[in-house]
Amino acid sequence: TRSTRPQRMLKAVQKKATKGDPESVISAIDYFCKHSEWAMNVGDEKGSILDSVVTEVNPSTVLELGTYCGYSTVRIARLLSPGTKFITLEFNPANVTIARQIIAYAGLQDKVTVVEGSSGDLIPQMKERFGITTFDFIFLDHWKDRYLPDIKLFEECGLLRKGSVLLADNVICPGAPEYLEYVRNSPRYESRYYPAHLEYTKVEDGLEKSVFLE
Ligand SMILES: Cc1ccc(Cc2cc(O)c(O)c(C(=O)NC/C=C/[C@H]3O[C@@H](n4cnc5c(N)ncnc54)[C@H](O)[C@@H]3O)c2)cc1
Ligand SMILES: [Mg+2]
Repeated sequence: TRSTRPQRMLKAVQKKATKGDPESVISAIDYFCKHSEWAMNVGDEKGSILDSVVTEVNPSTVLELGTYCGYSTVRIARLLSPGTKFITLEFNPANVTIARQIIAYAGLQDKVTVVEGSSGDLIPQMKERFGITTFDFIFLDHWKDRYLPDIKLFEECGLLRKGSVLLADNVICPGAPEYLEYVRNSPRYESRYYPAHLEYTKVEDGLEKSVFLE
């Protein structure tokens, strides 16, 4: 049977990148997406903004929603200090399998735990299963209609602290209008928009950074 796009992306990494070198894995995926097949990785332009926010926050606890193939997982994990707790959630088992192989090829398997399941089920389990009290940094890049219910779940589960930073991909394209309206109008968040483009295209998109205030 025909291979899947994530499988072809993994093959491109194994062919083009250097084992244990995260930069070469990132470049190999960006090359694949620019010259072979577009895929919904955060990409190089928005990825640089992600890098700068992660570096600025220098988090001790990190959560990513929507691992997909692990591109942003590699981008984040390569910047983290030793001892940082990094969890990424992915409910498609086929994507979990590919992501784990791409993360391992980059040599970052000890930096991050890929957990199979849906954010709605797993967020309430963060404390008991992973001993997390609060997250310093959260990257949202899963189904866009889950951004708002999941940020409310973070609040209900007491997983945010004063200064927690949430960074959301695709707030323009595909768009997350209800999420944007919430974080921009809620007195509990300080929000800022980083304009960019939909990965590997000239279509407008951007990232929204929201800091929890209380
Ligand atoms: C109209 C249109 C279409 C597509 C685009 C292009 C475009 C550009 C982008 O950067 C995009 O991020 C997206 C996008 O749709 N991303 C959704 C990403 C899902 C991944 O996350 C997984 N997942 C989804 N919900 C959950 C969940 N609750 N718990 C755990 N994992 C979840 C899925 O299993 C996938 O692995 C699309 C632009 C415009
Ligand atoms: Mg995205």
